[in-house]
Amino acid sequence: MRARLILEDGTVYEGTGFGATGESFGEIVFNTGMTGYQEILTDPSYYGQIVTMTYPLIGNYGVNIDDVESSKPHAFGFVVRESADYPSNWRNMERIAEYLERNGIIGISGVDTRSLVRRIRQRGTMKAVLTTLDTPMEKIQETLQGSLPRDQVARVTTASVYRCPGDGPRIVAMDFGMKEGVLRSLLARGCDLTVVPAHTKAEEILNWHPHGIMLSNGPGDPADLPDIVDTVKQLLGKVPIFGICMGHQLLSLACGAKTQKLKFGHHGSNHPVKDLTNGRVYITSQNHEYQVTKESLEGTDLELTHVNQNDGTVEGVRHKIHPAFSVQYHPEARPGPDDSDYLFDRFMDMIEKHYEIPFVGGRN
Ligand SMILES: NC(=O)CC[C@H](N)C(=O)O
Repeated sequence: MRARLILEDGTVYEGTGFGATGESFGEIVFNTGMTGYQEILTDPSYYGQIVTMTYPLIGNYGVNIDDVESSKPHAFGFVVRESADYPSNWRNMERIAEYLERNGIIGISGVDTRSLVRRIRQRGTMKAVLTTLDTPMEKIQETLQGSLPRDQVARVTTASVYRCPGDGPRIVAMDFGMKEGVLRSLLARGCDLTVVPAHTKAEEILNWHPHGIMLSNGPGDPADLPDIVDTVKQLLGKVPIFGICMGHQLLSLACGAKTQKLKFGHHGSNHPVKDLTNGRVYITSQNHEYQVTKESLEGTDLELTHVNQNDGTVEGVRHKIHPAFSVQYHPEARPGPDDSDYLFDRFMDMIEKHYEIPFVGGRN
């Protein structure tokens, strides 16, 4: 089956469709991870984005029930050089093509992904249409003139509150499109978790009497969420806060810093980041389109704690007065190295110190 990927700059890539049929409109991005396609597809932060994998063979270990970060794939399309028809792994349950088809995600294979990635790096992230239909070019150009949705967080957040009990500190996690890995990392430390929808008000959050607040990852532009920035402002100083990715951007905005779109984002499993508090460099898992700008930290109460060693961008901050810190990357990993797992321990230590209570719980 023929499939086409048409970029905003007019470039057309022809390939073979696999997975679902139809047409999809999104933002084209690329991920440099050699593995982890299942985690990538199911990471809600990719909602609205068509993901290109730079690794040339995708699907070779198949699809299993364990390696998911949410209940379904959220990417708006999947672009690969080659999709494996004969996966081999003891955990394999189905082929990637079947998985995408079952979940309504259009895939395209046979694409010169090296040329595509060069183009994205040169031109920056662009809008794109992925189609298996015979839609005429004029119609596709019209779609490409349109704008992409800006309410991604509302579309992927939990519809209602849910709880994961534990005998450790009470954590309220604000779900902006949270990866399950974040939950797993907190549960591994015995936390008593209450997950609330993204737009929950500060008062309601404080009614759960949390010892800590987790601000999760999530899709889209943080500047589109001024009400959540207000909520974070109200929580700051009342309860220790840890922010991840979107959570980091929202905490930074709440403290007066600014965010800006990167040219083509950071999406991969091997981004080196220096932790300025201990001088060590960690290999991190990343997936973001926006950044907190370094200059904007000046004059705020935020202190730079983590720096990207590839391009010098801000990767983490902490509040100078209140117990709050955040990172732009993914300490929960999945996919990627778990070098940064220690940040969850830092959060637990921050909570213990703040309340002067040793939490016995299930901490490892
Ligand atoms: N993974 C995330 O939380 C991404 C945050 C935000 N949507 C960005 O692209 O920068």
